[in-house]
Amino acid sequence: MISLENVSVYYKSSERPALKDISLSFQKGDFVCVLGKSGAGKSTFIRSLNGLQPVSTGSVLWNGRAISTLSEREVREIRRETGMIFQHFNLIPRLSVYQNIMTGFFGYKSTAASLLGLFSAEEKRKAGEMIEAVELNVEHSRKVEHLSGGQKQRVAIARALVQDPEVFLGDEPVASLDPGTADRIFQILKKNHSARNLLTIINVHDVLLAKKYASRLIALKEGKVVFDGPPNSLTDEDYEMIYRG
Ligand SMILES: Nc1ncnc2c1ncn2[C@@H]1O[C@H](COP(=O)(O)OP(=O)(O)OP(=O)(O)O)[C@@H](O)[C@H]1O
Repeated sequence: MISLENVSVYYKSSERPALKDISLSFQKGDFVCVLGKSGAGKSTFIRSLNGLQPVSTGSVLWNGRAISTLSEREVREIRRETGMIFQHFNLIPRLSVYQNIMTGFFGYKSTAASLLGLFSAEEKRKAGEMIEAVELNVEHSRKVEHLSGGQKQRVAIARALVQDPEVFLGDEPVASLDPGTADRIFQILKKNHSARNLLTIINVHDVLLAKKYASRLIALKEGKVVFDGPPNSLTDEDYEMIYRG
C-alpha cells in the first residue's frame, strides 16, 4: 500500500541526513510502531509517508505511484486518505469539540460550505458515531481548550476518523500524556484500526506500549532502519543498540 524505495531526507541546515536510504513497505492491516531515541528521524519518517515532508532522494509510493510524480490534486487526495494525529493535538482551541471534529470534513467540501459550517445529516451522524468510537464523554459544545490532554487526543482521533482514512499516522500522539491515558488512547487506536482494517503507523517513545499494541516494530537510529520485525523478536540487545550512544 505504501512503500519507500531508497528514501533519504536532508534538511538544508544539516549535513547529516535525517533519513538515510530507507526501503520498506506497509500493507493494510499493519499496526506499526516506530521506535528510536530523540533525533533518530521518527517524525521526519512519519511526515514523509504522506508527502508532508518531501524526500531528497528515492521515492515514497502509494499503491505503486511515487508521490513526487503526482499532481497537487492527487497529493491532496492522499492527504485526505490519511488521518493524522500529533503530540500537541493540532486542534483549534477556541472551537468546540463538535466544531473541531467537523473540520475533518473540510478536505471533502467546497470552501464556502466549510466556512459556513454547512454539513449534511450524514456528516453529522458520522461525527456522532466517531465521538462514540473514541469514547468521548464530554459535552459536544465544550471548547477544546478546556479539555484534558487525553480528551483532546480523542477529539483529534475522531476528527481524523470522519475522513474515512485508509491510513492512520501518529507523530508521538501520547508523548504528553500520563501512562494510563496513553494506554487508553492506544486501546482506542487499536480498536478503530481493527474495525476499519487501517494501515496504522505511529511513533512512540514508550517501548512497552509499542510492544503491547504493534504487529510490527521498526526502529530508527541516526536516520537508518536498525530493526524491523514483530514485537516478540525485539531482544534486550536490540533495545540496547537502539537507545545506546
Ligand atoms: N526542520 C528541520 N530543519 C533542520 N533539521 C531538522 C529539522 N527537523 C528535524 N531536523 C533534524 O533531523 C533529525 C531527525 O529529526 P526528527 O524530528 O525526525 O527526529 P525524532 O526521532 O522525531 O526526534 P524526537 O523524538 O525528538 O521528536 C534531527 O537531527 C533533527 O535535528
